[in-house]
Amino acid sequence: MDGMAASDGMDGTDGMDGTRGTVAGGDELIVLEELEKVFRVRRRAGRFRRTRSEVRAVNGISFTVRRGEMVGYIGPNGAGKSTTIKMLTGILTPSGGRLRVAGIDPQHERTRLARRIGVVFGQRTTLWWDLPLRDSYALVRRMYRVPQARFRENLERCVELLDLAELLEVPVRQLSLGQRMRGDIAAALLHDPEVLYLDEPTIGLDVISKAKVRSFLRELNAERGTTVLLTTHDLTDIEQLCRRVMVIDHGRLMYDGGLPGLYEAGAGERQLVVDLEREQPPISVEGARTVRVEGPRQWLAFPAKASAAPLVARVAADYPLLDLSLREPDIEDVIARMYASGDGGGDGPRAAEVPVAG
Ligand SMILES: Nc1ncnc2c1ncn2[C@@H]1O[C@H](COP(=O)(O)OP(=O)(O)OP(=O)(O)O)[C@@H](O)[C@H]1O
Repeated sequence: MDGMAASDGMDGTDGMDGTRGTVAGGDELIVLEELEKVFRVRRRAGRFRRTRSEVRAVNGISFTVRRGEMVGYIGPNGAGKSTTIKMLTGILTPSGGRLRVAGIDPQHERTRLARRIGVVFGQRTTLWWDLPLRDSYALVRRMYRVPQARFRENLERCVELLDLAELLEVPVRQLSLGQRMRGDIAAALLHDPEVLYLDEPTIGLDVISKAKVRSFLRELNAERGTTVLLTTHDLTDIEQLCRRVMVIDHGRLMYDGGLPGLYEAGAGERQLVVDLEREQPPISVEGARTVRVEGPRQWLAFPAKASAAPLVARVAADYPLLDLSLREPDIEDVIARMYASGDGGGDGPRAAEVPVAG
């Protein structure tokens, strides 16, 4: 699947405005070239011995994100997503490769970069636990030296769009997860960042809060042209927000392109769902294989590119049919197939851990 990676210029790499940048163009906001991160870990091996090994969390990733793009960055647990984002913010130092965000090297100019980016980690808050939201925001304003008028304008906008008016005087510890997440997103935007990194922004939220967060992000991107890099396990986030998606596994880029291309790349099969008049042994028919049987209902997988008509005719000729339906693969199936077909798929660790001598 590496052949599909990064720089093959697939349709989804278009900016939101539909323009296509040149390599030297000034609209390239995030540039990674063969980025690597290796963690050295020590483990106990028996009472007195310790072994040393290396975890290659990010293993030569290259991509470019242009100004105004909203990109999904997805992959299974341990694939290397958070490690990439931490390098993009300057929290972690790369072990190799090259990295630029808004022309800045995050490793060497972390403070300067902080004024240009916003970060939201869904599982942790950046707000002050004991302070009301309003006071947290005042501190953020001072930290980033946001001019008063600009601050007021940004805050008003966030309060309105994220529905925060009733919450401003409430200490952060008393907020629900969804309220806190909206509070965190506002805090990350008060200094007008050009890039927003969101790590699992809808994790644990109820349906209404998820919808609020998604519609806010859509507006932010459309109105302000804020570039968004979004890590999520909720594929509805991707479907509703991102025209471009990057799939990472074992520290490598497996796919970079539009959602339709992702479906095509991973959607090897469709399914014909057959309701028989009575329970039967698994259907045996040319061009398909029975993948599931539940009472009189059976599921037949067949190649996605093949027409369903001849298969339906064959089944109808040999079996007592009550009903039929077609099941298209959804994005979860597609991605599960993609992970399974990557190197050493399955449930094992997603980053290669290699023993080192000494
Ligand atoms: N500080 C660290 N020391 C050693 N190994 C680490 C460290 N941080 C991450 N790793 C390892 O690097 C690999 C990638 O981890 P990372 O957190 O980037 O994955 P992820 O894709 O964000 O996963 P998740 O979806 O679970 O957050 C994993 O094998 C992880 O155990």
